[in-house]
Amino acid sequence: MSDRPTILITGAAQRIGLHCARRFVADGYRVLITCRQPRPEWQQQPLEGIEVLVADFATIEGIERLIDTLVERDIRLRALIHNASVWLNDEGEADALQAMFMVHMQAPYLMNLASDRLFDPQVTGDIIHISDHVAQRGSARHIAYSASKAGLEAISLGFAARLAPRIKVNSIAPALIMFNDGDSEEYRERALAKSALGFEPGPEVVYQSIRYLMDNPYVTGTCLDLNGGRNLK
Ligand SMILES: NC(=O)C1=CN([C@@H]2O[C@H](COP(=O)(O)OP(=O)(O)OC[C@H]3O[C@@H](n4cnc5c(N)ncnc54)[C@H](OP(=O)(O)O)[C@@H]3O)[C@@H](O)[C@H]2O)C=CC1
Ligand SMILES: Nc1nc2c(c(=O)[nH]1)N=C([C@H](O)[C@@H](O)CO)CN2
Repeated sequence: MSDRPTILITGAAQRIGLHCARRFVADGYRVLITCRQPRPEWQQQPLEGIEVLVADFATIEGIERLIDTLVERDIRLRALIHNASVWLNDEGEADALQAMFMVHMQAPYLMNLASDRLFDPQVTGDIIHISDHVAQRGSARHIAYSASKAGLEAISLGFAARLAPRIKVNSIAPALIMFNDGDSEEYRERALAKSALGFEPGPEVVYQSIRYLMDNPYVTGTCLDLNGGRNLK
């Protein structure tokens, strides 16, 4: 049984989640991540200090299977980071809203409802939801995505009221953090021009925000803007 505080980050096999997982390991935490498919490269280059749990939030059964695994193994969390996400625009499949509802709302909702079985009752815990700047403003190109993230923020507020003072519950609302490999130069320039600071910060700013929320004992029920001054333009 590890005596290091345990962090669970959902959907952390890549990008922001994996960066934060590695930073938590470096800072001395026991780290669990979820993914739908372990990466082949992990055969040759295992994720040092990170335990991988396979979980797909597309179905309630998949979410409940993860919860059951955590409970059966008596894993007691210091923090739960709801990072998993699928970023779909409105031009695709008819079930896009349903798919994002499952990942952005159903999974955090059911996992948070199980928090009495997932968190160490002796330690003040944290639940942090990774939302998006567009949740409170809408997005003409990602209507369903932004709506599902707005629902996530409402879930965060409800659990903040319900779980205090044992567990602090907050959201982080990033704007551009890191581009995807296929993003064109034109797209990148357009995205960078949307914020006052105008640069791609990279995932460390999300880790800094998570640690601020975890390390500050007097913050719950908030949503931390992380948008480079996008609201100023
Ligand atoms: N990147 C950015 O600039 C911004 C990101 N955000 C938010 O920050 C968070 C991290 O972003 P980023 O790293 O780009 O995220 P990704 O787009 O890389 O997705 C994160 C992970 O979500 C997991 N996921 C997707 N669908 C499911 C599912 N059905 N069940 C379980 N897991 C699933 C995937 O895991 P796997 O593939 O292993 O199954 C994926 O690796 C997200 O919540 C995102 O919305 C907000 C604003 C800007
Ligand atoms: N799950 C994801 N959500 C978001 C992503 C992403 O790559 N995966 N990317 C963005 C964009 O960076 C946007 O903020 C600016 O182009 C938003 N959400």
